[in-house]
Amino acid sequence: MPTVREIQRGARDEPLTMLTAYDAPTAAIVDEAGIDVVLVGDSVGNAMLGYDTTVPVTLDQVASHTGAVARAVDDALVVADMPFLSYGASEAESIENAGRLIKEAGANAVKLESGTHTVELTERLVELGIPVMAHLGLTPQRVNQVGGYTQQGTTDDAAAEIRDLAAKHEAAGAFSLVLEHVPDELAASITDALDIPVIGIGAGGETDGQVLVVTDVLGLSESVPPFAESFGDVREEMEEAVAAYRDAVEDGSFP
Ligand SMILES: Nc1nc(=O)c2c([nH]1)NC[C@@H]1CN(c3ccc(C(=O)N[C@@H](CCC(=O)O)C(=O)O)cc3)CN21
Ligand SMILES: CC(C)C(=O)C(=O)O
Ligand SMILES: [Mg+2]
Repeated sequence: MPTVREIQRGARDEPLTMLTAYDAPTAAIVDEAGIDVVLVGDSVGNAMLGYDTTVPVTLDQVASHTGAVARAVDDALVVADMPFLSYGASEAESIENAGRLIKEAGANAVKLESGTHTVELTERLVELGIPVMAHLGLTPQRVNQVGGYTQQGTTDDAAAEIRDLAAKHEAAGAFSLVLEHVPDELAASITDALDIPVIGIGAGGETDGQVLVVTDVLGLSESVPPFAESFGDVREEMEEAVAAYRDAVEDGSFP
């Protein structure tokens, strides 16, 4: 399995592949396909639990989905998203919550939506033995503050702030960085500047790897960001199977 160290060193020729998963069967498919990193994203909130945003997602929910994913994955690195306000308010509580995702749920690492408030926390978690993936650019847990899911880092000041925080999180010991919905050139220059791998989503083709939400890739999501891409039409497959079952029962051909 790719270890945090292997990913951190980035000693590979091909881009890193990362995909979310929230349940055991999907995680097994993702793992068997050889995806490097499986993320139990807080996107479980909108992808699976019927919420509009990731804001209401709880630690118990992420822990439950992480358990399902970790039990199904043999090879990939399992990273669990820390949900909104499960980190940051107090150091002790942040550590306890990250610890639950590792010790109880079986994640190999945690991801936090990063900011000025997560530099020290990242350092502390890493010091304690919890690998941390940082996340900058669009940080959807801040949707109520930002007011939407628009591209970030579009002004010189905003780009400089993201650059600075990226360097600070690398120095704090993060083993990789997710960069979401920022201009391609900014993502390319941060990828150049950092030693740790940068995994992009809506950040162009010059990062060290890519991540997407699995339901977007499968063609199952109700709504998708402009930068997502579907590589299948699972929704249609499911609609057809359910309709075929209904018809078979109604016309007596099943059982
Ligand atoms: N299924 C799914 N896929 C994702 O990639 C994803 C989630 N869910 N949930 C968490 C966040 C939210 N994401 C999003 C959601 C919407 C836009 C989007 O529509 N952006 C528009 C502007 C919308 C606005 O102004 O508010 C754009 O043009 O950038 C972008 C990222 C990415 N993440
Ligand atoms: C889109 C990825 C990076 C994420 O944070 C999530 O799925 O929750
Ligand atoms: Mg997330």
